[in-house]
Amino acid sequence: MTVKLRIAGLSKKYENGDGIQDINLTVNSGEILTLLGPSGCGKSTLLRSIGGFEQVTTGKILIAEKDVTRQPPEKRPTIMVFQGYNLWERMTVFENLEFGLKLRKISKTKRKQQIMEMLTMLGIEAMAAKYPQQLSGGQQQRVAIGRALVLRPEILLLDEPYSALDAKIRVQMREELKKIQRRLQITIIFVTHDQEEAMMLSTRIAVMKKGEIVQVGTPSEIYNNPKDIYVASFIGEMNFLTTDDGHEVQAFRPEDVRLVSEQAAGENTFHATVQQSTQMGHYSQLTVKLIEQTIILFAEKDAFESYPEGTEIFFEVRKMQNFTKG
Ligand SMILES: Nc1ncnc2c1ncn2[C@@H]1O[C@H](COP(=O)(O)OP(=O)(O)OP(=O)(O)O)[C@@H](O)[C@H]1O
Repeated sequence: MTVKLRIAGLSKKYENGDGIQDINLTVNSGEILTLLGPSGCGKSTLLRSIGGFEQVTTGKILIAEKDVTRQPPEKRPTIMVFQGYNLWERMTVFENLEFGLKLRKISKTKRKQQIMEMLTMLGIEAMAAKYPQQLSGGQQQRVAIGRALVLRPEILLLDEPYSALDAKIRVQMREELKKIQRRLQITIIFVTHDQEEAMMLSTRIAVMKKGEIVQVGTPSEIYNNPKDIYVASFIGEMNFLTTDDGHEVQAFRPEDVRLVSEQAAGENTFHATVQQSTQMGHYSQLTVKLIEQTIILFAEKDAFESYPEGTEIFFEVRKMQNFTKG
């Protein structure tokens, strides 16, 4: 595996003291690495620093082992697609893609070939002669990605590219992006605050909090072995039970439980009362009260009928994690 991006001891402080600090991150060639975290945690600042749009305060950025820390964006082998796409309104789709190739002095025949290949891969070849405002949001998004990819960047930087699209198109766009990424074998750094999007797209996820990276791992590592309460609560659903001493928290996912009979109650079995029973589609969700705490459990599709409101239940937790409060 070759390393495409290496970030060491990076910080970027704005005048007001906000920013990112102590960022160390390695991204391998062909990975989709997602920067995930709530608004204001520094995802965009880190992405812009990689693209050269921010002057960093300390640290180094190496792309393909070359130090680019002090290089301007146009000198870096990266291309960033911004949230608003920034397509050129007065240029056709074809011309939008052609502009950068012209600057690179690619011949007319080659330009045409590369552009049409890209538009075909993105499924918008019929739109070549149209103007951006004649396209749907999803099509505009494809043009923005195509305009970046036709220049063959070493790393494609995407800042919440789907935030303006509706839920169904978002899912479709993610799948398309994954396909194209595999086909072209490019490296992508993707910013999102949407954990589901991160889980679906990423080779690895870097979870950020208050300007720092808290944990980096594959989606399943992050989901199954969150490092602390913050990561555990940010990704997926998690129940937390405070223990008697108050310093430790026991955590379990709603799907890591099994409903059992009172006789079968053993270790890690809890007694609770159902407060609400809902069918969620392919599973049921039970909201239950356990002494003073309200938690949720996922159960089989028809469980909502067998365990209506007020039912007393026993459930066994099959996977429990302990975290220290902090
Ligand atoms: N140009 C700037 N000048 C001063 N502070 C800034 C600037 N840009 C960002 N910040 C601050 O730096 C912190 C990180 O911002 P950043 O935009 O990187 O976060 P983010 O995780 O991308 O959030 P969002 O998802 O809302 O874009 C925030 O506290 C933000 O207010």
